[in-house]
This record gives sequence, C-alpha cells and structure tokens, in this order.
Amino acid sequence: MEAVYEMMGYPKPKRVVVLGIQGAGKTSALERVKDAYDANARGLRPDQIISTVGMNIAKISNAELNVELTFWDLGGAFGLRGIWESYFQDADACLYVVDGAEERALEESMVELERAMRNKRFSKSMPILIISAKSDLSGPEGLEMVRASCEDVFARVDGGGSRRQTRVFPVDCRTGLGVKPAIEWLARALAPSSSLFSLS
Ligand SMILES: Nc1nc2c(ncn2[C@@H]2O[C@H](COP(=O)(O)OP(=O)(O)OP(=O)(O)O)[C@@H](O)[C@H]2O)c(=O)[nH]1
Ligand SMILES: [Mg+2]
Repeated sequence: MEAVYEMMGYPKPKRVVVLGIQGAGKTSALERVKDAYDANARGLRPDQIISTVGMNIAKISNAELNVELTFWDLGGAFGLRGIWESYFQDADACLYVVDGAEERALEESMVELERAMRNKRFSKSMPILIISAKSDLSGPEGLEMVRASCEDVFARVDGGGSRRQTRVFPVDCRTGLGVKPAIEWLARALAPSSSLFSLS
C-alpha cells in the first residue's frame, strides 16, 4: 500500500503511536482530533468513552494538514504498557498524553515517557508531541509543570545536542480546545519537506 502512495507521488501516511498512563486523556483527545479533521466522523462524547483495552485507530487526511495521519491509541493501564513497545518500530511519531490537572500522576507519567524513549525500538529522531490534557481543569500552572517535567526527561534521555522535535500543547479533550494547533505542529514535524523549514 505504501509503495502505491510513493509511485503516485503522494506522501506516505504517517503513523503516530499514542501513549500515556491510564486516564490521561488519550482516547478523549483522539475523539476530538476526529471531530476537528474527519468530516465523516463524529467523535465519541466523554460519557461514551471507556478505558482502552485493545487499540483504537483513527485516520485523518485533511487538505489543511498536507499529510495523512494514522493514530494508534493504546491502553495505558499498568498491565497493558508492555504492549506499547510492539508499535515503536513502525511509528513515525509519538503523541504522549499527560494529565495536566493531576500533579500526583505526573511522576508515573514521566517514568513511562522516559522508559518508552529509552527503548531501543523507539527512534532517536522520532518527533514527540506532548498533549497536556484537562487544560479546562489545570490552568497555566498545570501546563508549566508538565512542560518542565517533559523538558527534564528530554534532556536526560536525548542530551543537549538532540535534533528531535518536541513540543507541549495544552488541550481540553472534552471540547477540543487546543487540539488543532497541536495536530498542526505534528503534521509539520512529519511533512516530507519539514527539514527545509525551521519549526518554531
Ligand atoms: N475535564 C476533562 N476531563 C477529561 C479530559 N480528557 C479526558 N478527560 C476525562 O478523563 C477520563 C479518562 O479519559 P480517557 O480518554 O479514557 O483516558 P485514556 O488516556 O484513554 O485512558 P486509558 O484508555 O485507560 O489508557 C475520562 O473520564 C475523560 O472524560 C479533559 O481534557 N478535561
Ligand atoms: Mg483510552
């Protein structure tokens, strides 16, 4: 299938592995991504979403984005995290979701981010989009806490000279507020010509 895309001169669809601990807001965030970019889909409402056991897949292709994205939303419950690494090798990017409103969950969330990044199958150049979810509950302090903690992890794992693209965005995953800037950043980070532009 990918070969067909290339033969026709289209960019390959990019695959995004969606990680984060249980209850962070991964599935909720993806439902809002579908609302924003998939004209045919109506994302599930918050009361229709249950904790993920298998995997949810969302595909978006939208002229605004210039790239087709496939998201693999995995379960974040403790016993399901062992499955994550099976998806690292084939992923082009990682969307890591952190609960920005729950300070007590931040340490566990960062431990799992670091563990994922240190996995040998997790590419050193793979862009990482961090969504700081529950921005409706957290306010700016929550976002700053998430940002500082992620920066620590990135510095520890990648070191100073890393060329990996990373960015933290606040999102209200119930209304979708903030979802578009986050996904636009990801699309630019993954677009074939992105190396020609500096991402700010
Ligand atoms: N207020 C608020 N609640 C949110 C937000 N995002 C998620 N939630 C709630 O947080 C809970 C967990 O959300 P999920 O999207 O199921 O979390 P998940 O990361 O997919 O969890 P697992 O599938 O168990 O790994 C649900 O009750 C959501 O309604 C948000 O931005 N704001
Ligand atoms: Mg889920």
